[in-house]
Amino acid sequence: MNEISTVPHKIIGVAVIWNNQKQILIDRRLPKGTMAGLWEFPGGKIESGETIEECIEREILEELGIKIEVGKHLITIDHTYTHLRVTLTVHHCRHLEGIPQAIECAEIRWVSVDELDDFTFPEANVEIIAALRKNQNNN
Ligand SMILES: Nc1nc2c([nH]c(=O)n2[C@H]2C[C@H](O)[C@@H](COP(=O)(O)OP(=O)(O)OP(=O)(O)O)O2)c(=O)[nH]1
Ligand SMILES: [Mg+2]
Repeated sequence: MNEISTVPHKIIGVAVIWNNQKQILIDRRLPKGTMAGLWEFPGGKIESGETIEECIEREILEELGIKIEVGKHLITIDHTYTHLRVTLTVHHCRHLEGIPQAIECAEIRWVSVDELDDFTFPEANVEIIAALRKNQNNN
């Protein structure tokens, strides 16, 4: 057997959704399944024929029931967990309409960039959060 990785690869659109108070929306994953109970930035798998921006807009409507405007690209992370490889394409987004609801997650919160330290995220998110800190003043 060779060493070429055969773990499943998921292409994910991820949203850093800002409100007018300079807060970001985070959600807590369900208590069962992959990365159970960890906090994340909302998003999900790209569907065929979709751009990453369309994917993000659709996922946010499905998962949280809100309308957003997808803006600037923040960072793309390619990360391999033990049994899964993910490519996370992260965009800054602006909350436009609707009150976020925990439709497909356990809990949601608006937090400041500084408060992100108080929540446990998957390993791949360390770099996203570092990029957010750096970009804090020019988004
Ligand atoms: N949405 C999101 N996913 C993340 C982040 N960090 C991170 O490692 N991931 C991983 C967790 C999941 O394996 C994958 C997101 O895929 P998903 O939301 O479509 O998949 P899932 O595991 O929740 O559910 P499923 O539909 O595959 O059953 O990316 C993040 O900040 N946001
Ligand atoms: Mg998801």
